[in-house]
Amino acid sequence: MTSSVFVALVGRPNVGKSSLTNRLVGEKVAIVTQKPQTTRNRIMGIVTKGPVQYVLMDTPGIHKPRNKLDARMTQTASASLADVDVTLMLFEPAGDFTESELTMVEALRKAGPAIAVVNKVDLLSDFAALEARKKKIEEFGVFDRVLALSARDGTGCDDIFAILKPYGSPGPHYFDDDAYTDLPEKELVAELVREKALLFLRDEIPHGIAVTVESFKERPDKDLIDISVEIYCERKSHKGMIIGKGGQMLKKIASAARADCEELLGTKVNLQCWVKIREDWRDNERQLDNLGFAKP
Ligand SMILES: Nc1nc2c(ncn2[C@@H]2O[C@H](COP(=O)(O)OP(=O)(O)OP(=O)(O)O)[C@@H](O)[C@H]2O)c(=O)[nH]1
Repeated sequence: MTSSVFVALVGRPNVGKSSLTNRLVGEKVAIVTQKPQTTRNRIMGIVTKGPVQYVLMDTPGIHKPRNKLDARMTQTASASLADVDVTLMLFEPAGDFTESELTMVEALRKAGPAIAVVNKVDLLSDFAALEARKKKIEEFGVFDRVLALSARDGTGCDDIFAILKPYGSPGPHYFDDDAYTDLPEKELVAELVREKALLFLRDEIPHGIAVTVESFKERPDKDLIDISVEIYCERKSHKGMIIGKGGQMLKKIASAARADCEELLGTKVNLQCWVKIREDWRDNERQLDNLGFAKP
């Protein structure tokens, strides 16, 4: 008999939710950068192992909202808890718990089964420190168990599916058995462009960036897809930085994104990027709607 397990991944910004999603799916479904708040919408990674289908929801990191975009992101993370069979809450291997983390732990106390994951154990050399960390998390009395792993090098990741399996419910699979994400190709492309922009640009601009795919056309006579994307930013000065001297920066972003798109789509890609200004879109409900962010 077939069954499905819906799993939410939650945790503070930068704790490794997207990295773990990609690791478990075995494909790059969520973009990863060193900058917190990279993930904006809920992204589903799908893994089917024989009769069991695992649906992993990578959520935006929880933090205190500073603008309307932040509020929508936090809402997306909390709403995920209500929809799932089990939640994986990720923790850093060391350091104090944040206020937002403690709030999330309290929310889980009411929301249903949860498993804690201490990520980035590759950074720890001290076994005793890891044991102390696990003990502290156990003391919350909320988690069925506390796992320790590294999404980066894969340590401790092999057992996760066996651990998640019992939380599932019998029934048909919700997605094709060979699907690995629910994100349409267009959105994956937009995310890849955003990832490269986050990677190459200075800190002050990236969070004011949004990317949309304006056209996506396969050539009938050739193994080639023409894609045109728009990169939105909030100020004229930012537009200049994204384009760069003589268009160098935009070229760098586009060519790195094109390489990833070709790998994703398995075909040659002609990628055109345009930069546009939409002032203060992160605080404008209509713009957020237009850019596809979930409503609170
Ligand atoms: N050393 C180490 N670094 C990791 C590990 N997992 C993730 N990272 C790094 O931590 C950073 C953040 O990873 P993400 O997967 O984007 O984190 P996230 O929780 O999805 O972040 P948001 O989308 O901002 O909420 C990246 O630089 C990752 O390479 C790990 O197991 N070990």
